[in-house]
Amino acid sequence: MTVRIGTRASKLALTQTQQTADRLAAVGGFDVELVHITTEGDVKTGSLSQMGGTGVFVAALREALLDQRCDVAVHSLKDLPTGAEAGLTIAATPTRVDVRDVLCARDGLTLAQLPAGAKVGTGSPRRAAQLRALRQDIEVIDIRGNVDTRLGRVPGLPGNSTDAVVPGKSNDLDAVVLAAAGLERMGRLDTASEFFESDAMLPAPGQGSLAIECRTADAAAGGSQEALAQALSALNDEDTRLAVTAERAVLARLEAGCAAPVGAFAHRKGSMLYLEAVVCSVDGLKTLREKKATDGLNEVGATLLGIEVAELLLAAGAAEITDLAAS
Ligand SMILES: NCc1[nH]cc(CCC(=O)O)c1CC(=O)O
Repeated sequence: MTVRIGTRASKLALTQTQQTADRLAAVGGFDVELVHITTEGDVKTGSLSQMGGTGVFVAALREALLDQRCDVAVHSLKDLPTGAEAGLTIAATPTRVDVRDVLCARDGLTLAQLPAGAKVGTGSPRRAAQLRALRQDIEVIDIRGNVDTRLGRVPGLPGNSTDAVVPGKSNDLDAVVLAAAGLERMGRLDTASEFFESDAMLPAPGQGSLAIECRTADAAAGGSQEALAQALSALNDEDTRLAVTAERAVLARLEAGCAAPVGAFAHRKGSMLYLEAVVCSVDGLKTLREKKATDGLNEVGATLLGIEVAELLLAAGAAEITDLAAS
């Protein structure tokens, strides 16, 4: 049996898909093959928010699954819309890696050490708003592109390419903000000059976690793809699943679009699941934060926890301080 694993062609996608493919093959004892799927998001060059958000990266992979061009797709969970897709199942959320956002600044500077007027790049309204909340006197610059391109905007970061420098698009910022997870997967975590703890910046719901998706029929125990179903379930980490379920329930209850400045982080400790979430105004001047915990360590409990925290945020005025539907 050969299991075909669909992937985007970006370096980050290829890296995390190859790592997942290797683990699936080792656990399941079958062959795996990577199938490159080109998405709208890889081809177009406009602002992500003008393309309908990161959902474009996901749609092509899901189409390929439904069309039987591949059997498994590996997504960054934070890029997955919260709505279910008919016929498909998230069969595994492997153990999450570092959830934090990091600052990659020139000269190893921290956010507090950057001079007034410093230019900090991010394409994420969530990061932009939380950056502004921390430092009103910096300039947040909207950027896009892959991880290497973004890092290339900051002079002197370890590993930056010295050739193929694009005028105006290289070495023009003081810092960028990226997910530790992506940097770690690409071996570029040495560019980080500060890790943001959750009191400073809450990550995107699902950040640091992968979602391994397949056709629902193939995920069923005792089905025709028994070896695949078993391997997928072996890769699943239940604590990760609980945490991301709670985080994504916040987004769903807020009916938040992918450009809404919403952060959330949940983690299990002992017999409790803790969740904290934030909604910001885009200018960073208003920040609402709520947290709660539950001992309901199952999918229903995690979902209810997310809904409760979202409702606390709404009661505090989340819909008034920002356009939650922004996509
Ligand atoms: N939006 C792009 C994206 N999707 C997933 C990651 C890597 C982090 C992760 O897997 O959560 C990144 C890059 C980034 O946000 O820095």
